[in-house]
Amino acid sequence: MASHLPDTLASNGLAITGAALALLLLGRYWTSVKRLPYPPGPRPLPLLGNLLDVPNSRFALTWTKLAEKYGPLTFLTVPGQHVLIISSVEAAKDLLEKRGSIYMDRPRFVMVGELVGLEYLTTLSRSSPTWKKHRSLLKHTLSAQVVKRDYSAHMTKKAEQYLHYLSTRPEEFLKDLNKVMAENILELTYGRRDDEEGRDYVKLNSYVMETSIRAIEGYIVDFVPALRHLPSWLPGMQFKRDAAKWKQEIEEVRRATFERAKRSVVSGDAEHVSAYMLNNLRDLYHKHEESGDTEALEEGEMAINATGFSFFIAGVDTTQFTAHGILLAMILFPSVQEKAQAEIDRVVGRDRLPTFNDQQDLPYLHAVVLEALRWGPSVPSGLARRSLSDDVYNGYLIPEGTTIIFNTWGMSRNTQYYKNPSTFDPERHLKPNPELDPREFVFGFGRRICPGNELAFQTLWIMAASILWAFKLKRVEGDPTPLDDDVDRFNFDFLSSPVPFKCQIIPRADDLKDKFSHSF
Ligand code: HEM
Repeated sequence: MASHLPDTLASNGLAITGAALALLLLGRYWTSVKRLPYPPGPRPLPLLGNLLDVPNSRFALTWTKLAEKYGPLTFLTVPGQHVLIISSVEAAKDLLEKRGSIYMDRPRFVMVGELVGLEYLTTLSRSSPTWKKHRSLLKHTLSAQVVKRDYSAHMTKKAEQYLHYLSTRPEEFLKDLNKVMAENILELTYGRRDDEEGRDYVKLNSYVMETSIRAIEGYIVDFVPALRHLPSWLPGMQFKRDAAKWKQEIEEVRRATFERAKRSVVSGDAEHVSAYMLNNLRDLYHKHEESGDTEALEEGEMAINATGFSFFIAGVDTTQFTAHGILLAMILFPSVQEKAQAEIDRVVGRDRLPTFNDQQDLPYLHAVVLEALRWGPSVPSGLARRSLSDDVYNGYLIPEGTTIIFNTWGMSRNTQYYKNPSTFDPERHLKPNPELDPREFVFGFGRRICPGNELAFQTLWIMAASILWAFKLKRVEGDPTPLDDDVDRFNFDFLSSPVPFKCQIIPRADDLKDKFSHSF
């Protein structure tokens, strides 16, 4: 025993010296890291920082101009926060994918998250065990296999419904696109779109979506969070009164929509139940029967509802605006439309509508959908992230807590990836060496990548196939909407849509209406 003592002391001493040395080196490393420059960007002014470099609207256009001047990384300092704009796919992948654990968080959304109370949505959730639970639920519910197996018939029916509207009231083509897309997601998630008392859940959820997007688009309290603690009767506190009202309304919609869907599952109402609710609730109730764990049951229901609720808010406008872009592209680039129709006619013929079984025989149409995702990215400035620790990239310091923006518009117009990027050209995806697949960036990156990408792609595909099979789309002569320039064609809101335009919708056959069903 005695003979071991000096050895132990010596080894303890060594360990302590080793640890001290490691700490010293680490300390020096961090001190040197802290001295590294931030990525390039416009010079910040005293007190205001780069506030004057941040526009009030059409953000993605400004981010793209900054990228032309400063390169793929642009760093801004606005009072209270650092902002990094990433405009190259390589840098976005290096940071958001390869260093995913540093960049998987979202920033604090004071207005829409904390005051309106939507912080439980998957899209806005901070990196947390609850968010991880959502992601694992989503992996099972929105995988390519499940989308094909459970949702194909439904998506095909909604495309047919749109054809019916186009043939009966073509002047409403944009309003009806919105209606059909909203119903598509709501029915896939919750089953029925109304209830016994005649409440219209599509309308109610659309209201929630509009309100939440309004709340995410920027309130003073997001820059000065302390304002949330002032009493709501003070002048200038209208946002607090709005938030309280919206919170109550949204909670009621969320509760009622979910209760309606639960009643369908529990009562075995097969006609009105969605595969999403049925599969997930059935699993949860089985587990509860075995364990009797009520807390787990409540948590499970909350996760299923919060995730489903996120589908509507994240999935309706994004997909709808891309479909809207397909219609616009068809009138602006008529030769693309003709080529797609020639392919559809050759493969499908004129006696029946296209189905998902035709997909592999329609490569040009596949390229049209890819091109639509690139040409009019519906989330042009991405969805912000927040860095969880200091990071060093290409010799620059990205400090902990930086808000990260990925500029998908800039990526889509980058001439390093795309030749003549403002032209809608599906051929770019069909060349022996195809140009960059836009799915590499329009759906985001890494651990937060859009879980609805497959559902979105398939919905767009069946809509495009059906519309082009049935109708010729033509620009209305004399429509004054300026559509010649890339930057006039889209509105560049947080979720960006093409500007409204007029369109002539001409049936490609006399007996068109007999070809699709009328029971919607
Ligand atoms: C063309 C259509 C769509 C586009 C362009 C799109 C794009 C995006 C983008 C850019 C993000 C942020 C990803 C990131 O931070 O890296 C996102 C997140 C998300 N999307 Fe989509 N999306 C589309 C359709 C859908 C659909 C149909 C659904 C569901 C039904 C959906 C559900 C979600 C959810 C739940 C998130 C949050 C993921 C998370 O924070 O973990 N999206 N989407």
